[in-house]
Amino acid sequence: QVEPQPQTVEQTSSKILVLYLSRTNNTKTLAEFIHKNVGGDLVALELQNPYPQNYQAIVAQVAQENESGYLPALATKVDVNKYDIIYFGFPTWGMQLPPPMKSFLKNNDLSGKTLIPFNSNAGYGIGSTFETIKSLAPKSKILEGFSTKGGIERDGILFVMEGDKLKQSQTEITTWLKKIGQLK
Ligand SMILES: Cc1cc2nc3c(=O)[nH]c(=O)nc-3n(C[C@H](O)[C@H](O)[C@H](O)COP(=O)(O)O)c2cc1C
Repeated sequence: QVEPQPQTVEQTSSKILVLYLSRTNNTKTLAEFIHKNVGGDLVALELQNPYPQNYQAIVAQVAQENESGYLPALATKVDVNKYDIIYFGFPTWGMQLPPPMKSFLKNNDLSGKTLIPFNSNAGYGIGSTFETIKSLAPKSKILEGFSTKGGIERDGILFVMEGDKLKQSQTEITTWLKKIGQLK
């Protein structure tokens, strides 16, 4: 009888993409640290029509897009066929997956690929984001995601991923990457 083989990740042969959306650079900083650890390509997801700089305006626009299911057009084109593992980073917006990330999942066939979500939020958590990834990428293998508290733009707190907060996040990310078998 053949023993089942443990699921090991071939670090060197897996082609890795670290894709992220970030407005105030908290998620971007997490993405850069993940990329430093796992390698591959680091790509920021950009829109054809960028969101407004003004916080109230973007909150209103995202609320409307979430309500109507509008999927914004993306400026960033990714050839997903080049990748086996996609790290997928985003802030929580209106307790949902940001519309551009929904666009990406709707526009690309990620069947058979490994998706690894990561997130920052103002302290209210991931909301429905991880669940939405599951439903929009039903044929992907989705690993346990990472989430941490980032900025609270509503209260004027934008970028927090520095100093002790950065160190703490980096420690948590390293532990998480080992736990999900992506780092030795
Ligand atoms: C339009 C908008 C909606 C947001 N909605 C939420 C929310 O529902 N829950 C939450 O915890 N944080 C929310 N936030 C805060 C961000 O998730 C948080 O500041 C995050 O760290 C930002 O990441 P970034 O710096 O990568 O853009 C929202 C921010 C914006 C701009």
